[in-house]
Amino acid sequence: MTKPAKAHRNALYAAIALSWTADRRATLLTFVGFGLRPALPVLIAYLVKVMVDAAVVGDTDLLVRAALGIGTAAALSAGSVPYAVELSTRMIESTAVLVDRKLMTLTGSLPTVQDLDDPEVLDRLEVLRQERVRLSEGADAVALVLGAAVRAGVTAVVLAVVDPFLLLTPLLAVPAVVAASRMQARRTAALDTAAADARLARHLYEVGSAPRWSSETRLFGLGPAIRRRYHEAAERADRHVVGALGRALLPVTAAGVLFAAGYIGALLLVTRQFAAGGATLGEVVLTLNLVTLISIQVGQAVQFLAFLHQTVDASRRLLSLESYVENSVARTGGDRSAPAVLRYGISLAGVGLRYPGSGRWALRDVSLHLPAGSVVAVVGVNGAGKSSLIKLLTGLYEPTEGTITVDGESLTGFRPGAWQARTSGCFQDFVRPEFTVATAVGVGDLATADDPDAVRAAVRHGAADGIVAALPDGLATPLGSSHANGTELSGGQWQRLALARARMRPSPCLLVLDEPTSAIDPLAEDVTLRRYLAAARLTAARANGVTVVASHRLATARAADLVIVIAAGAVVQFGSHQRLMADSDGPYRELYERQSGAYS
Ligand SMILES: Nc1ncnc2c1ncn2[C@@H]1O[C@H](COP(=O)(O)OP(=O)(O)OP(=O)(O)O)[C@@H](O)[C@H]1O
Repeated sequence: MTKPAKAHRNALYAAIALSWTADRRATLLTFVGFGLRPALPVLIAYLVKVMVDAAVVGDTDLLVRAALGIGTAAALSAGSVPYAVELSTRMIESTAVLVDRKLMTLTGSLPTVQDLDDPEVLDRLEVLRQERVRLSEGADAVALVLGAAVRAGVTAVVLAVVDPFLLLTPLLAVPAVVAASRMQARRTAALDTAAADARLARHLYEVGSAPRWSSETRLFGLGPAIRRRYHEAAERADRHVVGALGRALLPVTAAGVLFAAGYIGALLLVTRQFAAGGATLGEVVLTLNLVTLISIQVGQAVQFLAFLHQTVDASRRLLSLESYVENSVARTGGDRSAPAVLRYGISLAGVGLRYPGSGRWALRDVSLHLPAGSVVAVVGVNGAGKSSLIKLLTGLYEPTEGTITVDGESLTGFRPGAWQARTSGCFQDFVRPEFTVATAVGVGDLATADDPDAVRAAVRHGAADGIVAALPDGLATPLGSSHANGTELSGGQWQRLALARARMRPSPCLLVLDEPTSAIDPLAEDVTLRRYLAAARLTAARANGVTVVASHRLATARAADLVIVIAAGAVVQFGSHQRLMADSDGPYRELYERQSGAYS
């Protein structure tokens, strides 16, 4: 078997396996129902022939039996429809849930967050997101095509009984089916070309419709401009697909004309045979019925095959994403455990980072040693590279060049997820999980998430106790509009919960805080951060961990043991606050004095 054919077959099996895993009973019954039911109209057409011939020769007994047969087949065909539809709906719905879970698992299994910044990976995910309904309907499509094949086979047998020459009629449908299949192949290729525009259109749709954007979009009167841009992006994406389909229209039309000619030919053939006495009236009626059925069947077969083609394509994309994730995991993961306690610290040697798809270095030539047990502040202007450094330290991003070592062991040598399990933190774009307060904080450490004492301690350390005390049900208060009685929090309140969440892990080797007080009011900011860092030092002492905090507030830097000053992706100063202040021409001192002046 050739490679593409094998890949095609694997994708087909994988699509069926999805529904089989999701709901075996519904999948099996859908196959039986959709696979066999289509034979019934052919059986009815044959029994009509028997009835007509029995009427012509006056065989009442046969006529009655044929009529009873028609009634039974018609009742079976019509009566089974609601069951068949219900079963296939059930199968599709449970497969959809499985597909969503699979996509979530795959995205979550990517060993680095970097992959999710890669436009190529994002395009793949976008097409899969668009086509994921096809995956849910995979077994349904296969069952429909199977039914169409069963019906074609039975029709061919019956036609051959009347006149073998009539077998040409179903064969004339082959070009139509091939042309439709080519058209689908073009659609598949066009989806890849259209992915970037489709992604932009989806982003604009979110900006134009999500409640969290609505204040700004309304204030600036952006609605019409966003809608226009959305329309343009969606139209560009659509144009790729429509253009590809348009080019396939000619062969599809030619194949349709060929089939129509054959259809007329078959009717003329059997009518002439009847006139010459070579066929019974029942056979003429049967041929008329069957040829009409075939024309409907060809339309359906083309539709079902298109459906199957889209399913196989979506399944192929899913398999390819699965192997991409597998390869990434195999490539990145080592087999060593991360340390429980730091001895020496974290070192960076010649580290550089270039984001996927970007020609610019976000960080370059960074060589530093962060001693175990230290609190390190990272300062610099917007876009200097502070968050990039933090992302690298967590191992969620891999350096493009250079190495990061923990107690002398390279980060890439740890088992996937091992270093992250020894890390905690609060990021700039912290999550706002709409759970109860206890769960929203507790998920910072799944091992102790259900321990109310651990959650309460984290809330206290995150300086969120005042917020929680003011909520109607304290820690049990559901958060956000996903709940009927959910409480909405302000940005600063959410950030304090994020800080509390970062305190759930009892003894991380690395605690990262990226602008941890950006949404907190200036009066509370300093107090919150100092209290937080003091508490962090205590927990850090258990594992001799490093705390890294990126902040624009240089008062934070003063409280740290070491300060990293970054400018345009390079470390321009590194040392204690006192040492950096002693350098009267250094950028840190200038920054510090300008900020002190601005705040006073
Ligand atoms: N996901 C990304 N893809 C491509 N480039 C990025 C990405 N994130 C950041 N950059 C680029 O990397 C550089 C450093 O960004 P970074 O977020 O590290 O700066 P920062 O010092 O944390 O800034 P801020 O103070 O504004 O948070 C910037 O030039 C930015 O444009």
